[in-house]
Amino acid sequence: MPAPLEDVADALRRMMDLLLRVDDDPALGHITSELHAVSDLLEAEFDDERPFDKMLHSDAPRHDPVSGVENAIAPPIVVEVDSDGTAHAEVDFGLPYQGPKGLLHGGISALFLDHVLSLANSNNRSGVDNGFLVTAQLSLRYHKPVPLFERATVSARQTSIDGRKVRAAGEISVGGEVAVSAEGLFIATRIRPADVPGDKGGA
Ligand SMILES: CCCCC/C=C\C/C=C\C/C=C\C/C=C\CCCC(=O)SCCNC(=O)CCNC(=O)[C@H](O)C(C)(C)COP(=O)(O)OP(=O)(O)OC[C@H]1O[C@@H](n2cnc3c(N)ncnc32)[C@H](O)[C@@H]1OP(=O)(O)O
Repeated sequence: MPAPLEDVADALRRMMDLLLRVDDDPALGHITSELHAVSDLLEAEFDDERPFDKMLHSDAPRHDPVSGVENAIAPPIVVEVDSDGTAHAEVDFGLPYQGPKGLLHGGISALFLDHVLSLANSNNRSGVDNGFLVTAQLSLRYHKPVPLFERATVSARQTSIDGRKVRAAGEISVGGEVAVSAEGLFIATRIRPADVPGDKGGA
C-alpha cells in the first residue's frame, strides 16, 4: 500500500543529512526559499489545531522520534521482540545524531534506550496495571563512545514487575561490545487508555 507520508518523511531525512554535509554558502539562499515553498504546501494540508491527537488514535506509534516512520527525526528503527521478550533493533547512526566529532550524542543514546526499554515492557504486560507505562527513572552508564556510521544494536528486556512498577534493562552494543547500558523504572499511570477518548493504547 502506498504510504505518501512515510515517503515525505524519508525525503526530509535525506535533506537533513545533506544539510549537515554542505558548507555555509550564500548560494544556499534559494534553497531556503524552496524549502519555505514546500512548507507552505504542507501547511495547506492540515487544519488540526491539536495535531498530537493524531497519535492517540493510531494503532502503532508512527510519530515518535525513534521508530516513527512519519517523523523525519527518527532513523526510523524497527524494533523486534523475541519469544523470550527481548526487544532489539539495529541502527547505523548518521550525522543528525552526532555529538562529539564522529560519535553519537549521549542524549540520543538515552532516547533510544528509553524507547527500546519501553517497548520491552509494553510487549510483556501480564500482571501489570492497565495504565500507560511511562518512564519514571532512567539510569545510564556510558562505557565506550558509539561511533557514527557503524552498525549498533539497541536491546532491552524486562527485569521485574512490582505492582504498577516495571523495570527493564538494556544496552547499545557495537561490534559485540556494550557501549552504553541502561536501567529504567516504568510506572503504570493511574490514567488508563479507557479514560482517554478515542485512545487505542500504545504505551
Ligand atoms: C499520562 C498519559 C500518558 C499518555 C501516553 C499516551 C499515548 C502513548 C501512545 C503512543 C506511545 C508511542 C511511543 C512511545 C514509545 C516510547 C515512550 C518512551 C517512554 C516515555 O517517554 S514516557 C514519557 C516520559 N515520562 C513521563 O512523562 C512520566 C511523568 N511522570 C508521571 O506521570 C508520574 O510522576 C508517574 C506516573 C511516573 C508517577 O506518578 P503517580 O502519582 O502515579 O505515582 P505514585 O505517587 O502513585 O507512586 C507510585 C509508586 O511509584 C513510586 N514513584 C513514583 N514516581 C517515581 C519516580 N519518578 N521514581 C521512582 N519512584 C517513583 C512511588 O514512590 C510509589 O512507590 P510505592 O508504591 O513503593 O510507594
